[in-house]
Amino acid sequence: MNRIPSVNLSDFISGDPSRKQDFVNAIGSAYEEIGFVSLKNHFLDDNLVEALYKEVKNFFELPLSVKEKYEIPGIGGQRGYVSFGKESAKGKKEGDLKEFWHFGQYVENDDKLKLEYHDNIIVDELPEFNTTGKQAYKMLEKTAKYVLRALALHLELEEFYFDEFIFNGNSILRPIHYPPIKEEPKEAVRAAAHGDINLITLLMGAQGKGLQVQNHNGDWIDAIADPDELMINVGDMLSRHTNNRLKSTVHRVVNPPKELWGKSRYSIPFFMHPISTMKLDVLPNCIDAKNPKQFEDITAGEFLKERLIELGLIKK
Ligand SMILES: O=C(O)CCC(=O)C(=O)O
Ligand SMILES: [Fe+2]
Repeated sequence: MNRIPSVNLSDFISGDPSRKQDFVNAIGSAYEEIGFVSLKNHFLDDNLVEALYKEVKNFFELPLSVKEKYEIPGIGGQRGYVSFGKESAKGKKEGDLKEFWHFGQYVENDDKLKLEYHDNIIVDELPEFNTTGKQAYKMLEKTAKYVLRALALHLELEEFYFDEFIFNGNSILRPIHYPPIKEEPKEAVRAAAHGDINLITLLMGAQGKGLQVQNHNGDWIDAIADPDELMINVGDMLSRHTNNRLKSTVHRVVNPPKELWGKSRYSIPFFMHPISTMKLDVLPNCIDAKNPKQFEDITAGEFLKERLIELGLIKK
């Protein structure tokens, strides 16, 4: 496969059973093959997208001394600011050429999870950064819920199978700034090759070149979305749960050609995580004689912890 297939969420929610089934088939087969689709008719309207980019740019343009007030030690970067070069892909020494921010869950009616998650960090200088981030978080979470319903049907599970695991889940919205490149980077790239940790990722900002996905032949193909589309991919948690029937495909963000070094890149992934107690044990209907069980039983919370250690964000 040399291009990322495009699907339209309005087919799934149209109320027309055959359009709904077509959506399920299209996203299901794309995820069994390349692990990525671009999605039209998500729940973020143009005004919200524009407002979010404006606030995100305002934030990253603040002086480093201000941004550093929001970098909280000891929480593995799970909320607030993570400064340039801190995160490296699993197995890489060099830090990625990026700084980022994390908005986390806005817990409703559940004191236990309120205690488990760190509170969101409030940026005093930019009141609308906080409110716009929350609105985008909610709309991306809603979009992700429908995508997971379609995947549940594809996997012959009950349509609402994932709903209880994602309600008040540990999802993260991560605006990323890749600053202009000032000198020849030795080994480092904007984001080194990696698979995402979570169930699915919904990415805003894949409109220009930069993001690349590795296909079955080992070739890197450009993943470029239309202006009104989100790029959505399978993460390692979902790949584990489905015994690798749905593919968590390795992807990266390459450095631009030299004439474009002066330009920043902004992208905003939403990493859909379940609650930490969700069991990621391989689903029984994804195991057969040809596909024996490939992964040990593990909960989402245990898996996340392992991976944050590997990324250099928390210590053992
Ligand atoms: O910046 C991008 O386009 C993708 C970033 C990414 O893959 C990630 O943060 O996991
Ligand atoms: Fe990623």
